[in-house]
Amino acid sequence: MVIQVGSGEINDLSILNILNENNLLYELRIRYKKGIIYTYIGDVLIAINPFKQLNIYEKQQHDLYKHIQYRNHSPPHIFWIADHAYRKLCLSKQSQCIIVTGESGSGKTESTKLMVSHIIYCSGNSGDRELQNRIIETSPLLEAFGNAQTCMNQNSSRFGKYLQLNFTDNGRIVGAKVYEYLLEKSRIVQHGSNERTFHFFYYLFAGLEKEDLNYFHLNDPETYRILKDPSGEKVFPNQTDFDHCRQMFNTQKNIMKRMGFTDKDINIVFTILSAILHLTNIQFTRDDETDGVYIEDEYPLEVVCTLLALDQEILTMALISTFSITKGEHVISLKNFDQANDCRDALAKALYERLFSWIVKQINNLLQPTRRNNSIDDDIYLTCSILDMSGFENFQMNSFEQLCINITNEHLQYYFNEHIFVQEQQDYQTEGISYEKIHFQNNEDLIALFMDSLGILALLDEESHFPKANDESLVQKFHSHCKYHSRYIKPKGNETTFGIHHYAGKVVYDAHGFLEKNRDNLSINLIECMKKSGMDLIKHLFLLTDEINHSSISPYTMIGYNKKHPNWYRKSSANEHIQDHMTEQTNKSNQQELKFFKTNIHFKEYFNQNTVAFHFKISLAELLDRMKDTEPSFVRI
Ligand SMILES: Nc1ncnc2c1ncn2[C@@H]1O[C@H](COP(=O)(O)OP(=O)(O)OP(=O)(O)O)[C@@H](O)[C@H]1O
Repeated sequence: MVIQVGSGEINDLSILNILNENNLLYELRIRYKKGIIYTYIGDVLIAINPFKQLNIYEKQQHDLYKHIQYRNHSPPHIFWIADHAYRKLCLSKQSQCIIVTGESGSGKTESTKLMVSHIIYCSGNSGDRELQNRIIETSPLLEAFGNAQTCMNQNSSRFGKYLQLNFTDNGRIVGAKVYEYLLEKSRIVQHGSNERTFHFFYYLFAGLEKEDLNYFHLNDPETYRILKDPSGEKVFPNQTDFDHCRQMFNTQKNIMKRMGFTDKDINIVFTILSAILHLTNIQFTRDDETDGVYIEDEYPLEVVCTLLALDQEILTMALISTFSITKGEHVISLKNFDQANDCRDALAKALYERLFSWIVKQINNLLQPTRRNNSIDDDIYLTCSILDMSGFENFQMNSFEQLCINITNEHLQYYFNEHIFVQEQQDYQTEGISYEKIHFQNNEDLIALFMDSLGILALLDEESHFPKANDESLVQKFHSHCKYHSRYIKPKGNETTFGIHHYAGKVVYDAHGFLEKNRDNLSINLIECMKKSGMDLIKHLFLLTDEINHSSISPYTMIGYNKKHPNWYRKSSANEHIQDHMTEQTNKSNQQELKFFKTNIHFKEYFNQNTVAFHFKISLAELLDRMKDTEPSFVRI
């Protein structure tokens, strides 16, 4: 049979004799015009965002794809991927992972939600209804705190999510767990024109009644720095937007209640959000006599202290000065204008990040698998996970956040190549099947460019430890070490930019602010101040010295996720020490000592690697480690 490319009838593009980019795009375009958004290429599903509601996700479709015997009996659908993964889990008793990739705004989060709903539908009858509803409501709740309007997407996820569903051997869902990655916390203090900070801040103003607004000392939304649009657009551009935010406020509050958040929990969340709004409104005035700063209008400061039960004098001192003990002497040095502003913003970012992690932790407590045979080890369950990571980003201005997101996407692309091309060809070889070698764009060299001991992240960390380094010196360092790499672009002229030829295209990064973002200095004085709060949660959030408490690394993460390839993580010099210690400790087989390496905080204290890039490498390694023992499926959007 002759297969006509461009007919829009080809459900699986892998049957084409010649599958090149032109054929693929041509067929997809025709299908899209016909209203068909899903197409297979082998076991990979390609989805194109319809940007309108389609009635293809109804009960009828759930039934159609539930335990479907032959894939080609029904049109390609996102439910098939979910169903296939669930069925494989039940039949082969192997954990599954669905990896959803695509650019920002392409539809990853919507697809994730659709797949979760189908998996729950399939596993549903015998399951715990309340738990199932909680799992379904987890995504919208996280979106309220982790999503924001960007120029690409009105509801863009500003964090990555690995949602792990836990099943018994016979496919009954018993719990779930969310792992969050890379929350874009800089959005708390800065966002571009026509963009916004995280949704819930707007929901608060639209949803709280007047007396509640008063209770949190909130006034006109236009008065808050972090809500203002740089282009001068109003916080709520129109009544429709306000009404939408009001409705979302009520929806989210109800979800929180249904999820098991107490009224006290909800009040704490609103209190911290309000405190962040007031904190970021604190303004410093230069003091010419001392070269330091002072706070002229103390109102926002007073409100922060009231809301978070802090001592006003201690907070003021922590914001405008640095207190240290040198050779037994107490030394107080004054912060200059920029340092004081950075210090205030660092606290706002830390508060939000820790609040977000706490919300995720609360959700995880509520979704915990029920115990089996009195065991508390949730690893004994089979899992089906869905990875919804921020997609590849290429904005007009690309900063450190885009770099981290794009590096993550390079790893996911590498993972995809490994599974789709490399392993497939190896299987053919093992089985003695003759095949034509598949040529694909390998991005191993790019991963090395970022992760090697003299790669971009290591250079960034190294420069971050020099007090006199600046963004220009950082870029010079990149240029001198990477300029001969075929994927690295050294632009002419501009002193703080560099470019990378990513697998998904060329991106120019502006390194302005890279060092500050990577150091992410939250002063010890501020941490101490927070630890003295009269509010238990604030104390708790800042108890672990200065650290994000969500990461606990398994020693095996360090050994790498792919035995065939030299491990990037082991290569970096700081990690060589870790590796040595790991081996030593592992050889000792001393559980106590192994435990020592299991917490992030120990790594940092021990090796003094307290940078965002370092954390990023660890959480990326954790993510890949988590996916290692699962059988993957892919959705590309
Ligand atoms: N299957 C779908 N049906 C209808 N609309 C959709 C579908 N998928 C996506 N959309 C629309 O596209 C918008 C963006 O989708 P989504 O937020 O899932 O993108 P994303 O890839 O997760 O983006 P980001 O990486 O920025 O988080 C949605 O708000 C929705 O309006």
